[in-house]
Amino acid sequence: MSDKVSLPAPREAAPDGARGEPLLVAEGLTKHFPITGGFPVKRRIGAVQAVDGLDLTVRAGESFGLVGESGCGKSTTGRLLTRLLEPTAGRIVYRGRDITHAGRRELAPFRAEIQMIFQDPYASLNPRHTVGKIVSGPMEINGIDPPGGREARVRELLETVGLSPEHYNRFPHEFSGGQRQRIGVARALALEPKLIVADEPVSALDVSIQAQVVNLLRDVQRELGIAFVFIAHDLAVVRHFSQRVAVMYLGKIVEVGDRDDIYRRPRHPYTHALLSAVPEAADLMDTPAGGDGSARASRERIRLAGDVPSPIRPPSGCRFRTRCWKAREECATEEPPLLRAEGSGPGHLSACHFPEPPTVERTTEVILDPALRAAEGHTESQPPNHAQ
Ligand SMILES: Nc1ncnc2c1ncn2[C@@H]1O[C@H](COP(=O)(O)OP(=O)(O)OP(=O)(O)O)[C@@H](O)[C@H]1O
Repeated sequence: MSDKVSLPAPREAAPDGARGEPLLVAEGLTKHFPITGGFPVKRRIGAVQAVDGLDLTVRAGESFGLVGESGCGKSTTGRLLTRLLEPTAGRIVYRGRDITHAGRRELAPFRAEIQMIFQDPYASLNPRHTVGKIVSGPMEINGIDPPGGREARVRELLETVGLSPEHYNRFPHEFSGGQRQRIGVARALALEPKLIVADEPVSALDVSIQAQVVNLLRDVQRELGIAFVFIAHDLAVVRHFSQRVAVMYLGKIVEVGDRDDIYRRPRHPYTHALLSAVPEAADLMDTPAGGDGSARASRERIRLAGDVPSPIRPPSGCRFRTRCWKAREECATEEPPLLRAEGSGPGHLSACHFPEPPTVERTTEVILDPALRAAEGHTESQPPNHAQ
């Protein structure tokens, strides 16, 4: 496999990719999966509130990162944005057109423009089809005949993603995980999309090749001016890819902003906690010692106790409060709106009644997980449940 990525000339200008026109806007986007029970007549007895009132804007040509722990609703959001799932409530506007409930025919003109790359390159490629058939599939479905023919276009796309045009007649099992994901990228590029939603595109890959695929996607995004929604549970991956980042928790966005705001000046305690778990990202935070080696010693560590609560019965008020070391009574009764907190830059919004200071200066260590604390040799019988 060649690592070389040869890209055709950029289709449209995307200077830094971050300040284009709104391409896709989601307002109050909600997906509740019904839970049914009872016998003999099945009735609806509840709902999994996978995504609950999400607002976000993806601009033309930008890379937008969506981050959060497993189960917080990232994949569901990705599938809603690409209209693979029908929203329960809210609106999706793509290039000024409301596509929230658009049917097959109404969606047809946009189907080609919005593509998805899936997490598992093994499951997302049909093992019985050749690479040529897989990559040309979207052109066939949409009746697109590029100049020079589909085969020539597929061979060109294979080169674009760092594979050989000679791979046209091979089958998926003949490729490694990284190569298969490249095939998935070629397929997503086949219709010259304007937006690609990449759902954890590297998390199933060997760590040693994750960077190669991230670099490929970044080149594609920048050179071709394609907007990306890059879904990841790992803040480190998104940091290298996205100009803007949104942090999700239990179906809601709790913080959104430019990369620097999120990584250097996180205002929401949850973002802070996620960042402190990423050594590389934590070094970026504005500690008194700056970003040099001494920052490591003074860096705050936050370990969150337990898992994300059930989305069937999320906590009242702020959904993060049950794991938050700053939680007070108000957090249980009032849901904090997503706002620009005092001291935050433009476009940097957070949903917290008691946001972190705009500069991260604390040097104490907060460990909220009793098991971790014990494992690390602390002897107190009660672990702290608040900042010391
Ligand atoms: N089809 C479905 N029916 C019922 N519940 C679902 C369905 N799809 C997802 N869920 C639930 O919705 C919640 C959010 O799931 P989702 O896959 O969107 O989260 P995620 O953040 O992408 O997690 P992961 O990284 O593990 O995929 C989870 O509790 C999940 O179990």
